[in-house]
Parts: sequence; structure tokens; C-alpha cells
Amino acid sequence: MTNESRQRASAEDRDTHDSSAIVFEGVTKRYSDGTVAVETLDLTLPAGELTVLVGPSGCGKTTTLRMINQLETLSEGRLLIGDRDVTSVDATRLRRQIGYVMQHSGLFPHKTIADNIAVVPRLLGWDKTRIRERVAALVELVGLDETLARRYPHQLSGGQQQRVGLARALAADPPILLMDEPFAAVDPIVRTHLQEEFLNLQRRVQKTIVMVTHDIDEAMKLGDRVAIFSQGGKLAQFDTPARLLSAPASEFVVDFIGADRELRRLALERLDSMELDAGLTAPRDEIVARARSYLQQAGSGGIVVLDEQRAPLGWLDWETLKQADDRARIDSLPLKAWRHRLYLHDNLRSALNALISSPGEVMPVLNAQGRYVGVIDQLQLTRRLS
Ligand SMILES: Nc1ncnc2c1ncn2[C@@H]1O[C@H](COP(=O)(O)OP(=O)(O)OP(=O)(O)O)[C@@H](O)[C@H]1O
Repeated sequence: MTNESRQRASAEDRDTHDSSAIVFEGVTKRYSDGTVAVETLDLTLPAGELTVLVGPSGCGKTTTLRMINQLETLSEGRLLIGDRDVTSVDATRLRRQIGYVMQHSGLFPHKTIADNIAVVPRLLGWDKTRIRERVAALVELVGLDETLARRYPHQLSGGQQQRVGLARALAADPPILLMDEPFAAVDPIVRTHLQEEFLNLQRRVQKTIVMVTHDIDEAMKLGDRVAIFSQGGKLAQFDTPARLLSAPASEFVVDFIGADRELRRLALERLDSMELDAGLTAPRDEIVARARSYLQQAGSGGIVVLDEQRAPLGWLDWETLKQADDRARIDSLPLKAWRHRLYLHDNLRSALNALISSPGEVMPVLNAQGRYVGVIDQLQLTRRLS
């Protein structure tokens, strides 16, 4: 490499790194047999955000993704990363700056986990120490046990292999990450766990991520923005999950999001966005006669009993209170416990689930320290829905 081309190359690296927004301008992809996989797509995927492409099978999601790293060519239009046309960048160089995670981790079967993760850094000519340190850091970042690094892919579970796939894609710290159904091949429990961890990871690394899924729940949970495609590679709507739920652009979007659209909306709002009722509470050393009069005045079916730290001990209902001795302390009575604890950071869908199994008509809500801040009831949630 000459000095001049080396300088040009590092400028290219920098440019792609600085501005990683991805812009489709009138992009069409027609395969050689005439299939139109993507039609006149105009879409801007903001830098540092996670965009999910979702839609029915065959609607062009994977093709859209693979055009970004030139695994597919464009038939018409322009595709920019930052302000650079991807077709003007050497494909190999481009791919080293874009991490790619596939559905089945796509690991090399005869390389150890460490060697799999080190593929791109080796291609980039990093020295051994730097590679070793990077591999160790990534193994930790994706939550793998370090002892697994010496194993081969077939000695790992599906979930572990997906973590390795992610570590490999992140190895050279690319500004952009493409993910094609990364969690589809693992069982639902592992998937939920991986999704949560992945969200935490993204909060730290803030990459521009484009993820393909056909699972609308996954799209709404993970996406800062979601692009819903319909058959023939047409973009039906591109919006935040909240906007897709509150202002779907067409019947197709309504149908695709599904009948439980309202419940999904609840999942996007947190309890700390609501005005909570103060609720009816009594300290544990309160006597029965007084607790009874609180209940009668408030016309409530029960009361939340709090300990010295204002953590809820349980629900005391009217039936129990009615039969108790006037002078008894209320914490000597049988209190009903809640199966779930609700915190201010929980979403309203979790609140609804918790309320369904609550022994009383309300659920206490706690702050991060586990202290009582108020109550939520079904009526408040129903009002939020309408
Ligand atoms: N190499 C190819 N040659 C011809 N047609 C293709 C080729 N690859 C994909 N297609 C077609 O292009 C359309 C879009 O395919 P694509 O894989 O992008 O869809 P998808 O939304 O990712 O689907 P899925 O969810 O099933 O993976 C489909 O009709 C598919 O059959």
C-alpha cells in the first residue's frame, strides 16, 4: 500500500465511523428472475439507534439488510452510509466496518471460540496481544464464561453460540451492526434473556443497528424504530413503537401488529409516567379499631400494611378486620401477600398482570429502595387504554 492510499484508506475508515446513519434513496432490488424483492425504498436509519425491519415472510427484509454491506447489489437508487455511497466503497473494506450476525451463528466449526471472535481483528492485522485482550473483553461483554473460549462451536449451546456470533460481529468495534434474526434459533426463555442483555449492551455501545425479525413482539421490544414491510418489498410504515401503536398508517399495519395492540401499548409505558393514588395504608403497629374506621371512611375493601421502612407487608381485607379484636395489632392478623412486586420502573402491562393475581383491588408500587409510593388499580389502567 502506498502512503497516499494508506491515508485515503484511513480517511475512509474515519468517515464511515463518524457518520453511521444509513440512507436508502429510492432503492429497488430486482433479482435476475424478475422478482422485485424491494421496491423504491426511501428510508433513513438514524446513527446510534436500533432499527428493526419486520414483516411477513418474503417481504424483502433480508435483502434490504444485505444491500447495506453489499452482499446484494442494488438495481436502482442510492444507498448511503453517512454521506458516502456504499457502492463507491470497496466491499471487503466496507464489511470489516460492519458487524454481521446471522440466525445460525455462522461460526467456523474448526476454529475455537476465541479464534472465531478474532477473525476480523486478524484480517485487520492487529498484533497478538491486542487481539487476546480484545477477545477476553468481548467474551465478558456478551456474558460468556471465559473457559468457553477454548472450546469449539459444537461444544456450546445455541444461546451461547449466538453470543459468540455477537462477540465476533463486535470484534473490531464497527459503528454498524447488521443482525438477521439473531434470536430466532434459540428457545423462548433463552431468547427473552438474550434480548434483555442485548438491550443493556446497546445502551452501553450505542451502535447503529439494523435487525431483521418476523416477530412483531421482538420488534416492538427492541426497536428504537420499526420499519414494517409488506409483500413486494414495500415499506408500510417506519416509526417508533409508540407511534406505530397510536397512529398505525394502514389496515395492514393494524393487522400486522395484531389484536392485542392495546396491551402492547401498555408495555411501552412505565408506572412512573402515571399519577399514582396515595392509597390507604396503615403502619404494622396500628390497632384493629382504627384500621377499621379508616376503611369505613374510605369505603375501601382493604388496606396496605407497611413495616417500619414503609415496605408493604401485606393486604388486610375488610372480612379479616371485621372479625378481629378491637385492640389487636393489625400485624397479628393474617395478611395476604402479593405474588409480584411492582416498581416504578415496571411497565403498565406488568402492572396489569400483577393486578390480576393481586389479593386486593389495588397493587402497591415501590420505589427502587423497595419503599411504598402509592397504589395502582385496574380502573386507572383501563382509563389509560381508552
Ligand atoms: N437470490 C434470489 N433470487 C431470486 N429471488 C430471491 C432471491 N433471494 C430472495 N429472493 C426473493 O425475494 C423476496 C424477498 O426475499 P427476502 O429473503 O429478502 O425476504 P424476507 O422478508 O427476509 O423473508 P423471510 O422472512 O422469509 O426470511 C422473496 O420473494 C424471495 O423469494
